[in-house]
Amino acid sequence: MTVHSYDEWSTLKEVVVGSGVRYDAHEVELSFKLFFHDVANSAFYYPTYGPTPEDGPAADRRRLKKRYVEELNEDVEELVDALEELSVTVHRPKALHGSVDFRTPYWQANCVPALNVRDQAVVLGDEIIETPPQVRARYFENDLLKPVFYRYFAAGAKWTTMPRPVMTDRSFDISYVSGQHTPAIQEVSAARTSPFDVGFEMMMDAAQCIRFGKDVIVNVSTENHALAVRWLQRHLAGKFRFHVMHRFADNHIDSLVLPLRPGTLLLRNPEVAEKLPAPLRSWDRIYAPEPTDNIFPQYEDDDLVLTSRYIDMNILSVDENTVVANSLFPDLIKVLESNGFTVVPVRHRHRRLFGGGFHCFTLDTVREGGAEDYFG
Ligand SMILES: NC(=[NH2+])NCCC[C@H](N)C(=O)O
Repeated sequence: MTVHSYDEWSTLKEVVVGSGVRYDAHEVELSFKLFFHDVANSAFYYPTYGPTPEDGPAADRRRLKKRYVEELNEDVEELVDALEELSVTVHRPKALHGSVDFRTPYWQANCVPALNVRDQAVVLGDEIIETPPQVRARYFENDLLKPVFYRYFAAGAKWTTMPRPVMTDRSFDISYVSGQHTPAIQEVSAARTSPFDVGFEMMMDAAQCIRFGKDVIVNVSTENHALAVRWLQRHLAGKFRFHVMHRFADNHIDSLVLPLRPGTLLLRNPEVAEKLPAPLRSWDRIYAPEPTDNIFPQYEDDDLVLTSRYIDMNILSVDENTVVANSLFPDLIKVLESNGFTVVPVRHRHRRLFGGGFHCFTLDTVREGGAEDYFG
């Protein structure tokens, strides 16, 4: 079947589940620091960023421990099994076959696998749209999804890639992290000048969007995001309406708000609800319970923690009554069950090290719902 997906909750028919194979390292350089700035500033982020590698030629490469990567991949395979048991067709990206260093005309990086497949592609109706990366190491990540996208293309999908950034240091609008939003604990050091500079470029992740039929809410916190949203609005005029939320979060919003069915939202806290577009403020709210430290593995100082503790509210809906949630956060499961949901529990241990929960690790390509007007 070709792609068809308009919302986050209707009956799921086909999905891509990411792969964490060979997730060996994080490269701590300018784009990574900008992207993870907020979580790095939180009290739960114990290691510091260390030296300022953007001043030198080589990035600061932080190895991920082998055991964590193996456990991650065990959990991902269990997610695949659970979805297949629910009669969902699961597609997989190509696994990374080794450590892949690459260079563009402007900079160099080391490839990460296509694990958080939510982040750099979105299905809007009958079209796959690849969004322009914000982290250098992710620049070629979507190439691992090409076999899946080509199959959908053969079946009739529209397939569009947004303009790709040159991504020099000066491509980034750093106003969000420069103390105007939250004070930077560690200075994000000055951008270097390059003959390839073109000024601010469109850069935004698909995971900054949440789909509600004809309407899409989207977080904009930088000029890079604003340019990307302008592109989306122009490209999809007459088909989708984008509702911009200014500085709702640093970037991704799927651990802040997730619609579980028409009229019901899963939210991190009441402040989130206040910032939503007016049509959503009348929807029922389910608040995620406060996660406690004991639901997470104990990490060491050299393990980079990349998410907030709210990452487990990043669940995947299989239909309007059924969700896949982390078995390691039973308090959330109880809250969902008491609201009438059937919860399929799947274990996910290292969500804070690999930057994503089950919503991030998946890209729903076929769901039953259509271009409904839920905001009307
Ligand atoms: N699509 C994703 N990768 N979402 C993950 C968002 C994590 C979010 N920044 C948090 O700390 O909770």
